[in-house]
Amino acid sequence: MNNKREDYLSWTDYFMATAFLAAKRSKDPCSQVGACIVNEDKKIVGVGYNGMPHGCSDDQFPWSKEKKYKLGTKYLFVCHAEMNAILNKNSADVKNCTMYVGLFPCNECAKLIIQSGIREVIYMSDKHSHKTETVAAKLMFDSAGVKYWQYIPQNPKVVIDFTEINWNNMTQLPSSPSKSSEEN
Ligand SMILES: O=c1ccn([C@H]2C[C@H](O)[C@@H](COP(=O)(O)O)O2)c(=O)[nH]1
Ligand SMILES: [Zn+2]
Repeated sequence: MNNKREDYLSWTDYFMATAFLAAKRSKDPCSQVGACIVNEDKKIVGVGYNGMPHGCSDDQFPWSKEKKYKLGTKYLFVCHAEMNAILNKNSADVKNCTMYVGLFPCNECAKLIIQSGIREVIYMSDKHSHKTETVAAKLMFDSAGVKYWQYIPQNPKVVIDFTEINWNNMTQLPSSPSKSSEEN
């Protein structure tokens, strides 16, 4: 077998899938958001998802969207995926990096993105495009020269199958003689 695989993940799919995998850690029952920061050498330097701050139990702080009192909702407490990805960085800084994120950043995250030196944002969903926060975020990105574009994946799904590593071994067992003799 000399030929390389052709159906490997593209870089963009790989980084966006990393953001989506991180989102699977979120306890938010409505919106799970993940973010992945990549440097100019295509190295991942930070990953994050939306969640309660350290020391604020996600069993005790609220996950509601609407309550009579704002203190009963998640909005005053939850750390956004973009903020966590920046704070989780494993490099000195995130200057000139690209952020892959499931949802277009809000205005507060846009400020953090700009101030941290990230130059490009690749997002999947713009479902809050009508919101003032999103409009403000785009105004700031445009003014600060942060590029942003929506990622439309070629394949809607990236499947992670924990059993496939064993399955690949199985196909090479001597019980399939035709295959093994072909290879010899
Ligand atoms: O830029 C953003 C905007 C929002 N989030 C998180 C914060 C919340 O946990 C949800 C939004 O909740 P909705 O139920 O969709 O109102 O998404 C984020 O991580 N980054
Ligand atoms: Zn935000």
